Amino acid sequence: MAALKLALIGCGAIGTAVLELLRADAGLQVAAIVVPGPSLAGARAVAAQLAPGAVVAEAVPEAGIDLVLEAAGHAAIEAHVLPALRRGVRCIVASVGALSAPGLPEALEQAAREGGAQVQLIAGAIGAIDALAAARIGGLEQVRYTGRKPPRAWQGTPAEEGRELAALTEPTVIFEGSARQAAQLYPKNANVAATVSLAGLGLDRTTVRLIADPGVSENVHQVEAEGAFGRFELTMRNQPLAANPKTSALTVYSAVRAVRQHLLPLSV
Ligand SMILES: NC(=O)C1=CN([C@@H]2O[C@H](COP(=O)(O)OP(=O)(O)OC[C@H]3O[C@@H](n4cnc5c(N)ncnc54)[C@H](O)[C@@H]3O)[C@@H](O)[C@H]2O)C=CC1
Ligand SMILES: O=C([O-])CC(=O)C(=O)O
Repeated sequence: MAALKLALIGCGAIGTAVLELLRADAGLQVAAIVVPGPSLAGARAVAAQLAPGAVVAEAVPEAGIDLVLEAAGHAAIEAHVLPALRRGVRCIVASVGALSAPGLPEALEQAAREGGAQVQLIAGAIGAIDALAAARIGGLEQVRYTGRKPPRAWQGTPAEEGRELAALTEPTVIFEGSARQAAQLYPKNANVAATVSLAGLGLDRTTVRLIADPGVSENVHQVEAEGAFGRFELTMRNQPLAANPKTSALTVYSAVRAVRQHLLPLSV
């Protein structure tokens, strides 16, 4: 059988780690790596080591791609995922927070319908998305998400306004509001808030708290959900990636799992 041809969008912390893990997968060929112009040289160096056959370009090739994996950032959904779906290419999305932009979920559905393709949002750094999505069918009353990361993970975000992150000595709530607001204000840190909300009560009814905590070294994600099914509390203590402290290693494994689900005859 012909190998499944993958286009990887983004070649940063997640993309590079994904390439390492998928390197030896039978039946898979990394055919393209897509990054913006200024990142081309860096991506070519990574490709030379981990995906020597891949074309490195600024757009997904118009032909010869069976599956797209996005691990780039919110802007990549509009720029690359929508056109790929319209061409009929299945897409896996890590930047789930992009769906907080009004109209984007509908645009993704429309593009997928047009192309006869499907878009898959990965669970990424969070768990229990299956339980939450199932619980929604019976009716959910409340879903709360708390994201707690070391101060350095919040660098370059609105959390820096009015405070010096490096000087924090106590856990500090940097945001309280809806999942939609969280995903928009913290596009590199609150994708899981969007994922939890899309599986559960929606972007506007899911309450979110984000905390900069000098007492933790992990990225800690908590979900509390209540509804007709009963209730659950989930705590994940994720190891961050060395290449990007904002991002948990589990996100990489979740992306690799999603790709492998397209390769394996049986998957869990
Ligand atoms: N669902 C989840 O649990 C999580 C999702 N994410 C998402 O994954 C994204 C990538 O994370 P990392 O690899 O840690 O970030 P990173 O900053 O290390 O790498 C980003 C890569 O994407 C490329 N890029 C940026 N904008 C692009 C665009 N418009 N088109 C194509 N390529 C583009 C960059 O050149 C770089 O190669 C995050 O921005 C976030 O949206 C991150 C962590 C968890
Ligand atoms: O990787 C994580 O721990 C979560 C994250 O950055 C996000 O949800 O955007």
